[in-house]
This record gives sequence, structure tokens and C-alpha cells, in this order.
Amino acid sequence: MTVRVPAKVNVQLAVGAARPDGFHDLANVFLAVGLYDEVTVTEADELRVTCEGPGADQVPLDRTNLAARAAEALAARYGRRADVHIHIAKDIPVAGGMAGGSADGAAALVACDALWGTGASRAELLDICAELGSDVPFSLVGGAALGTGRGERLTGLTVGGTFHWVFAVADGGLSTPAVYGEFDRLTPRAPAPEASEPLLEALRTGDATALADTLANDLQPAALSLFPSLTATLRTGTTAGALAAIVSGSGPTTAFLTKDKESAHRVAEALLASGTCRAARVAEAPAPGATVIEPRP
Ligand SMILES: C[C@@](CO)(OP(=O)(O)O)[C@H](O)COP(=O)(O)OP(=O)(O)OC[C@H]1O[C@@H](n2ccc(N)nc2=O)[C@H](O)[C@@H]1O
Ligand SMILES: Nc1ncnc2c1ncn2[C@@H]1O[C@H](COP(=O)(O)OP(=O)(O)O)[C@@H](O)[C@H]1O
Repeated sequence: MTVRVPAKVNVQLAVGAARPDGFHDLANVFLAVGLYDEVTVTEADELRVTCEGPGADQVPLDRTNLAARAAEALAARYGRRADVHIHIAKDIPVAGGMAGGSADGAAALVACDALWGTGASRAELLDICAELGSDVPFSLVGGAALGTGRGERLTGLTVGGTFHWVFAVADGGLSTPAVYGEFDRLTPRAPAPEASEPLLEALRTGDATALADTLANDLQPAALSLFPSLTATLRTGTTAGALAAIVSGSGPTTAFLTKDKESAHRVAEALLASGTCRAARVAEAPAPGATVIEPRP
């Protein structure tokens, strides 16, 4: 059973003050983008995880892997053993602020559900996703959604067109808790987070210029503080013609919104030539959430 699952970019990430449980309340506008991991699950004697692709050496293969945790959570709920081999074909940058681990968790859950024929409802699967991590429910649904609470409570959003993006993959990663910690240090009195109406309108109408004017990431100053060279990457992309440049989530991947496909390829070439990133990837949005691709439905 093979499931394809997309990466995400946060077109708005409004962050409130730290809560007593250590998490932050968010207004998190997720957009799924067309960079995908593929997770294949097959029956085995015991739970085992393998991984191939860029950054595979940084992916844990033990029970801390989000895909393994997803399989165990579903198995526990249905009183069975999670005896599966999970193979992850990685294309989403690892530790890059594009929710690669969350994507693999959601994909493994959908794959195991289909393999075992559990018949779990969408609501049940979303509950398990929320237990696994704040970003995991969005990886399941894809498209675009507003995440509130710690990001796990989703409201689907309409997207009225295709957006063209470039993602600059940085040399190295950033830890999500470290970036939230730096946010707390830099923002002693964060206001309550609210979704931006003009941004939601730009998504609804599919207007790239309007979306570019409204992109906002409250974690960006913290990511730049921990990874100062990203400033040069952001500048390179806008100089090359991107409509806007932003850090993706907690970073260090940077995201560039462009007018069309041609412009995206020009920006990607300029980013690569500048030497300010390790790789530049072109992708369209929105993309569908975790979907079974093999056996063909
Ligand atoms: C920042 C975002 C933006 O979408 O993603 P990335 O850019 O890292 O992919 C998310 O908020 C990351 O979500 P996710 O990576 O699922 O986080 P979790 O596993 O739930 O939590 C990891 C840690 O991040 C911090 N955390 C996460 C979510 C949240 N609303 N407030 C937090 O403070 C906490 O320190 C927590 O212990
Ligand atoms: N299936 C997985 N793929 C990638 N990373 C994983 C996975 N499971 C757990 N992790 C851990 O999650 C951390 C964050 O990785 P990732 O989800 O790719 O980035 P981000 O949280 O920045 O979006 C990694 O450093 C890794 O230790």
C-alpha cells in the first residue's frame, strides 16, 4: 500500500504567547505544495522503518519516527500488532519547516488503515493525527486550511487558482522547539493570533500578487536570528523577480511566490547560481492531502 503525501508552506503563521502546556496558540494558514514523500507499508514479522532519498540519513528509523508512531497508534486503537515494514521515499526537505515528518505520519496512518481495512472514520484518523503532532492533521487533508489551537484544529479554505512557488533548501536544519523558544525571547508580549482577512481573500481569488502582499510569518525573525544567512537567500529570490519571499514555517527552507511557472524557473536558477542555498525546488499549490496511489484505487 503506497500513499503519496505533500509538503506544506505556511502562508500566514500568527503566533501567540506560550501557553502553560508549552505550546503556542496559532492562526496557521497552511497551503499544501506539490513536493511529495511516498510511504509504502507492507505486512512484516515486526515493525521496521527504512528511508531513502535526500536527507534520509537524518531520519530516525526507530520507534520515534512519526510514521512508526502512526502505525502503532492505529494498531493500538484496533487491538492489533503494528507488524509492518514502512518504507519512506523522501523528497520533502528534512527538518526544513515543510512538515516532512508530519507528512510521513499522516501517510503511514492512511496506508495502514487501507492495508488493515480498519474502516476508521476520517474524524478518528484526524484525532490520531492530532495526537502525533500539531501539523499532522493538515498533512492528511492537504489543500489549504486554517489551523487554530496549536495548529491541529482545521477549517478548510477555498483556493481559487494555482500558485507557483520556489523552495530554497538550506544547508542544515532548524529545530522547531528552538525556533519557538527564540520567538519567546524576541517577543515578550505576543498578541492573540488572528487570521488575516485580506490573505484569505487572496487565496479565495487565486490572486498571486495579493497573496504576496499579505504573506506573514511571525517565526521569521526567530529563524533569521538562529540562521542569519537566510537573509541573503531571501534577498536573492526577490532580486531575481519573486513576488515575495518568506521563511517556510520554522525554517530554514525559504519560500518564494512567483507570478507564473516561467518566473519560478528563473528564480530557482538564480538561487542555485548564487550559492545561497543547497537546492532550489519548483512546486505548485494547492496539492491534495495523503492519497493512496498503489494499488490504484
Ligand atoms: C512551526 C510549524 C508551523 O506549521 O511547523 P514546521 O515549520 O516546524 O514544520 C508547526 O507549528 C510545528 O508543528 P509540529 O512540528 O507538528 O510540532 P509538534 O510536534 O506538535 O511540537 C513540537 C514542538 O514545537 C513547539 N510548538 C509546536 C506547535 C505549537 N503550536 N506551539 C509550539 O510551541 C513546542 O515546543 C513543541 O514541543
Ligand atoms: N518520518 C520522518 N521524517 C523526517 N523527520 C522525522 C520523521 N520522523 C521523525 N522525524 C524527526 O522530526 C524532525 C523534524 O523533521 P521534519 O518534520 O522534516 O521538519 P520540520 O518539523 O521542520 O517540518 C527531524 O529532525 C527528525 O528527527
